[in-house]
Amino acid sequence: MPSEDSLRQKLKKRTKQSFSGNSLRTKEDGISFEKNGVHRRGNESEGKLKKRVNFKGKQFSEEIEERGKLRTLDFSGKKKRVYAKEGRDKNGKLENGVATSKKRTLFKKGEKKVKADPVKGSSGHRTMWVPGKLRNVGSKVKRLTHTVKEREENVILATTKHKGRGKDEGKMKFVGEDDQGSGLVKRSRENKSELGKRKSHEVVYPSSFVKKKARDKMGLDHDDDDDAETPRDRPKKKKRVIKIDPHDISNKRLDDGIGVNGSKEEKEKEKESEKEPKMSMNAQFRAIQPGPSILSFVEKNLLGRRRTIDLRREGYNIDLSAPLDNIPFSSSSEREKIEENVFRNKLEYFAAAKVSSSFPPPSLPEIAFAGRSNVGKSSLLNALTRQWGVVRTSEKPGLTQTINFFNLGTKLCLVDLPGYGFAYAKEEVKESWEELVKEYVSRRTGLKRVCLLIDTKWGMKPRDHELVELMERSKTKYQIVLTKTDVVFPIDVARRATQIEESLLHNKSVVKPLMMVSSKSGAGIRSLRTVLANITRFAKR
Ligand SMILES: Nc1nc2c(ncn2[C@@H]2O[C@H](COP(=O)(O)OP(=O)(O)OP(=O)(O)O)[C@@H](O)[C@H]2O)c(=O)[nH]1
Ligand SMILES: [Mg+2]
Repeated sequence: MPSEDSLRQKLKKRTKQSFSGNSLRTKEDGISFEKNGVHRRGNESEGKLKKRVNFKGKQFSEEIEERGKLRTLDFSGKKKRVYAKEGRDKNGKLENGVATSKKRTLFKKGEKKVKADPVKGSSGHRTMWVPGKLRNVGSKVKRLTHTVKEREENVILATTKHKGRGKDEGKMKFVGEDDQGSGLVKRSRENKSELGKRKSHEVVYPSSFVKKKARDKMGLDHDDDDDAETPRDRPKKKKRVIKIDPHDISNKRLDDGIGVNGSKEEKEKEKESEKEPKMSMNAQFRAIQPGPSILSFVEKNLLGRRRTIDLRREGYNIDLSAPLDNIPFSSSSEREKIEENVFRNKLEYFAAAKVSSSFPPPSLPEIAFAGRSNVGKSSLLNALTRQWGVVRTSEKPGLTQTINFFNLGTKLCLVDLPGYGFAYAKEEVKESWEELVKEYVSRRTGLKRVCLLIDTKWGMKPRDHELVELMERSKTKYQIVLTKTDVVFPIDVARRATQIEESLLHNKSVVKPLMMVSSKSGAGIRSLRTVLANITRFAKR
C-alpha cells in the first residue's frame, strides 16, 4: 500500500505536468498562465485585460494584454484573434463606467440560464477565448444554450474570483460559447447606449447559489432551490380583479334571471318610475305652463325683471321711485295722484301689540299683511301709500317684532304683522310671534282680509301652508300677493302664480285673483290698491 504522502506527491507531479503543458508565455506580449494563479505580467502598459476564473478552490488566471487588437489564447495552445471594440477605455474598463460586479454570479452545479439580449453581430463585443474544457484544473464550466430571438447565442455567466492586481477585479465576466460550440469568454464592451438598450430588456436570473445564500440569510429552507428559473422567481403578475356592479344588467344575459328574481313590488315600482320620471323641483317649476290670463296680466303690468329702456319705451319716468306705480305717458314730471282715494290718506302708526290682550279695539276695517320674515310686508305698506319711511324696513329678517297698527285716514286700518320662519331672533321669541300672528288672523274681529305675501322667487313654504290651513279653519279671508316680482323673469312670475293658484285650488277662504307686486318697481301696486279699496267700500262697519 502506498503511503498517503507518496500518493499526494504523485498527484502533485501530475498536476505540475498538466499545468506545464498549459503554461504559455508568448514572446511578444509576455502573457502568462500559471498554476496557483500567480500572475506575472511582462508588460504593465495600459489597456490590459485580466480574466480569472476560480472554481472549487483552484485558481485559473488568465491575462490578456491588448494593444488595439485582442490576442486570445486557448489552452490547446492555439491563438485566436478577436478584434476589440472601440467602446473600451484605456484602463480596460467599459466606457460607460458601469461596474459589472453587480451581475457577478457563481456557478456550482447544474446548468444555469442566463438571458442575454441578442447582440446582432459580434462587433459589439470583445471576445476572449477560454478553454472549452478546463479538465486540467479540475474545474467545470457549465454551458447553456439559450435561444434569443433570431440568433442563437450561448452565454454562460461565470464569476471569477480575483486575487491578482487586475483592474477588472470583481467584475462580472460573460463566459460563452460561439456557434461552433467552443468555449469562449465574452465581455460586454458595449458603449453606453448599447448597455442602456441591453439593460432595458435583459433579464439575468440569480443562480441557485446566490439564491441559497440569500435564503440562508433569511433563514429559509433549501428544499426547492435547485431550479434557477422557478416561476415564483419571476415578478408576480397582479391579478386583475373585475368588479361587477350587481345592479348593472348590461353584463347579464336574458336568461340570467333579470326580473325573475325581482319581487312584484319592485316590478311595480319600476313601472311607476317609467311612467312618472322623477323631476327635480326646478324642472317641475320650469314645466309649468301659465294660462293666458296670467300671462297677459304680467305683460300689462310689466311684472318681472325689466330693462329700464323697456320701461322708458312704455312711457314710465324711471327717475321716480317705483316708477311703474305712476300713470304711463304722464306729461307731468311729478308723480300723478293715486287713483284710489283711500290710499291718498296719511299713513299713521297708532298701536303695537306683543300679546293679544294689547290689541287695540277694532274701530276700523282692517287689512293685515302676513308672511315670512323679509318677504316685504312693511315695504308694501309704504309702496301702497307712497309714503316711504313711515313703516320701517330692513334687509335683515325679523325687524318687525310686534303687530303694528296703522290708520289710513278714518276709513281703513293697515296692520303690519311680524314675520315667521327664519329671522335673527331667539327661537322662543319667534315662536311667540307666530302664536301672536295665528291668534290675530284667527280671532281678530274687524279683520277683513289677510294679504299673505309670498316671495315670487321661493314660492310657498311649509309655514305658509300652515298659516293657510289655520285661516281655512278660522274662515278668515286671505289673498295671495306675490312680492319682489322684479327679481325674476316675467315668465317665472306667471309660473309661480299658476303654481300657487293650483295648489290652493280647493281652498275656500282664498280670495282670487292672486296679486303680483313689486314694491321696488311699483309693478302691480295700482291693481292691489284697487282690490283693497273695494274691500273698504263694501266693508260693513
Ligand atoms: N327687489 C325688491 N326688494 C324688496 C321688495 N320689497 C321689499 N324689498 C326689500 O326686502 C327687504 C325686506 O323688506 P321688509 O319690508 O322689511 O320685509 P318684512 O316682510 O317687513 O320683513 P320683517 O319685518 O323682518 O318681517 C328690504 O331690504 C326691502 O328693500 C321688492 O318688491 N323688490
Ligand atoms: Mg317688517
